[in-house]
Amino acid sequence: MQEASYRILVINPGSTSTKIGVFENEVLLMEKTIRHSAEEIGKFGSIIDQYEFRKETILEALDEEGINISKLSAVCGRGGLLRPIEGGTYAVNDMMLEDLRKGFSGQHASNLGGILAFEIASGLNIPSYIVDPVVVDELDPIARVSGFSLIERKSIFHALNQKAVAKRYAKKIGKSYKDLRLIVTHMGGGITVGVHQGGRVIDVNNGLHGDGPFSPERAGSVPIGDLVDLCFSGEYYRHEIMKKLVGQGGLISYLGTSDAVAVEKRIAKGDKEAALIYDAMAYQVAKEIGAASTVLEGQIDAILLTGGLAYGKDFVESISKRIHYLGEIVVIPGENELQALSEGAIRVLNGEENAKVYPN
Ligand SMILES: Nc1ncnc2c1ncn2[C@@H]1O[C@H](COP(=O)(O)OP(=O)(O)OP(=O)(O)O)[C@@H](O)[C@H]1O
Ligand SMILES: CCCC(=O)O
Repeated sequence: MQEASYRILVINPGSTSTKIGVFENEVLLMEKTIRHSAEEIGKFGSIIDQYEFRKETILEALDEEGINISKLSAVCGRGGLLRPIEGGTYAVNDMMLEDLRKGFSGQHASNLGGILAFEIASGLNIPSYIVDPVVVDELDPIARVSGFSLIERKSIFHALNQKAVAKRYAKKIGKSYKDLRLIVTHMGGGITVGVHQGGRVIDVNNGLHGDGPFSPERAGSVPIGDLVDLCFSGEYYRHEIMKKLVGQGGLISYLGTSDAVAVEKRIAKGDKEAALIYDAMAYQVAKEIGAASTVLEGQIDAILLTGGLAYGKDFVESISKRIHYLGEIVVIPGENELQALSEGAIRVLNGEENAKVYPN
């Protein structure tokens, strides 16, 4: 019997770009990163206001690439700051759309993923999905305890890429993801270090809202007494502090850029400040991996380093020299998110999995 063929449009909205791809089963037919300038994006009051603009640019890009959207089987978007849910593929429903529009757990470009997928798919009468949104929450109860009873630790991380990379690694070594004990470190604009055990991410730093290492754009954990003083100094509004910590923290706040390649060039020219800050970022990542190793009681099958920063040889070396004694380090640079979205949709279309119903 001939295998069914599925054509999937996948959409991954980021803060400065919209990445799209079209897959025919596992084959990538086209992939495009549509960059949005600060002026273009700056015109909109909120992320949700960018919806029409992003939709038009996606449809134009598909048209330019000669993709006939009437042949699509489904549209799958990166899921955003929804209610905490377990990992998997979810059909977009009304409650999800409402939560994405209002930003149930906050504002993030990926909130647009499910909305764009739904709007494009509904015009074509085909299903829309999201896969492993940033709010995937599989934390062990012990990992939720923050140390202060009014605040609970939350799971907000690069779930899509972490799970995709972990599953790809498991396949490569001929094991089941569920049988592996992994520390997966996604290092992009944000950095998250996830402890994967039994097919769940049982502990991870909240990469968005101040937890873990600093990153190109995020401040990560900072000394809280000083932060409280800053908040009440009368110099800043709440949204200004949040922006400083989340979009303008980390490398940007020290060096004025979130581009690690530009930082490496400065270091090569002898910029000592750049060298110190870049190494401090690696140092904090290594410390977080060290902390994660205790969750697995030192029994670690592999430590996976992924995301854009994993292309940086010196950066990876600077982490590796501090953690090599913990176990095997496997570097898988970049991200696998478009393919992961497509695979998530296909698993449901071919009956391998049922689509989960949000929010259960
Ligand atoms: N060849 C390279 N060497 C060193 N750093 C690199 C290289 N290529 C990209 N990067 C850096 O990786 C970072 C961006 O990573 P990535 O593209 O994974 O992030 P993003 O998708 O914008 O954000 P996130 O992964 O948090 O969603 C930037 O700092 C970029 O300069
Ligand atoms: C994906 C959540 C973490 C981040 O955006 O940095």
